Amino acid sequence: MTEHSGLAVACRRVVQIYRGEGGDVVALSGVDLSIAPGEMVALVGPSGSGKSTLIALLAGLLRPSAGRVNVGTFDLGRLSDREVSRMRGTQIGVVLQGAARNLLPYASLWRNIWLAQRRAAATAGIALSDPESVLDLVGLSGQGNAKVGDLPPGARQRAALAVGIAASPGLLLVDEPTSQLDTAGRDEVIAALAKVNAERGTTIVVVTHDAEVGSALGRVVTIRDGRVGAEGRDGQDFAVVAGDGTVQLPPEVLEELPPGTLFTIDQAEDGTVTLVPDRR
Ligand SMILES: Nc1ncnc2c1ncn2[C@@H]1O[C@H](COP(=O)(O)OP(=O)(O)OP(=O)(O)O)[C@@H](O)[C@H]1O
Repeated sequence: MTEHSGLAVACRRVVQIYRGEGGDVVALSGVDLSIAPGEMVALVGPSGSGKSTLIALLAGLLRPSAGRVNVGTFDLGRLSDREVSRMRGTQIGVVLQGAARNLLPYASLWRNIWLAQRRAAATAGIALSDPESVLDLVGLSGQGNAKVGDLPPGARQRAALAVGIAASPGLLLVDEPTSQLDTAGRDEVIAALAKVNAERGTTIVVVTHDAEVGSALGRVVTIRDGRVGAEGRDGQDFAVVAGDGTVQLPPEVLEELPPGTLFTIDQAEDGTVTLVPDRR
């Protein structure tokens, strides 16, 4: 058993509307999603479907326009700005898209980790991880003195991960960690995420366009049009019933059965449910 543990995540009917002068954008229109402590999840989906918005809500960087976002025992929408910011410095680790945005380029890896641990260090009851053990988790052992701006792209991305896990969060959120990397760099990032999860039990949510990252994490949640459209678990694809009882049909099925298609629903005694389209 490790001294660390993962946090559960629960989204209930989450809606996010960006209000702007040019009009409102509904980025999320009712997301229901439960993630167990210690689970690893990839968020995938077309550009503009709402993945980054969902990550920002889980990080407490945005507050939902409606619905609830729970991380551990906390309802993020009900916490003050200060409380949410404290959670981000301790229990929720965030790695933004683009490694450089998470790092001070002229500082050493040690100093970047120390800065990320500062909030946790000032919070009673939190035992800080030894920085060398943080580097070991991301495959950068012995490189603490390196200036992060001098590291090659793959190592820089793992340095950003090191900063994200420095305070030993129970939830790690990572946006597109492999988009700038070659295959070897991508595999090292995947290995680092798997090691953090295996050794610390950290719950990990990764936004990615990379199918390899998705299959390495095991659970793949597809966001489509601001909702959970589908899920893949260990290579098998599933449709998902949302909190309001709706189910999104995959785009290829929707082509055959356009909006307005009528169904009857047959429920057999053994519980099997069959949807029978009306072809008249
Ligand atoms: N700050 C903002 N203000 C207004 N609209 C926004 C803002 N951020 C995102 N959007 C819009 O919200 C929708 C969802 O965007 P989001 O960035 O969450 O999608 P995404 O799935 O992460 O896309 P990508 O894969 O391209 O990063 C899009 O229509 C986007 O244009």
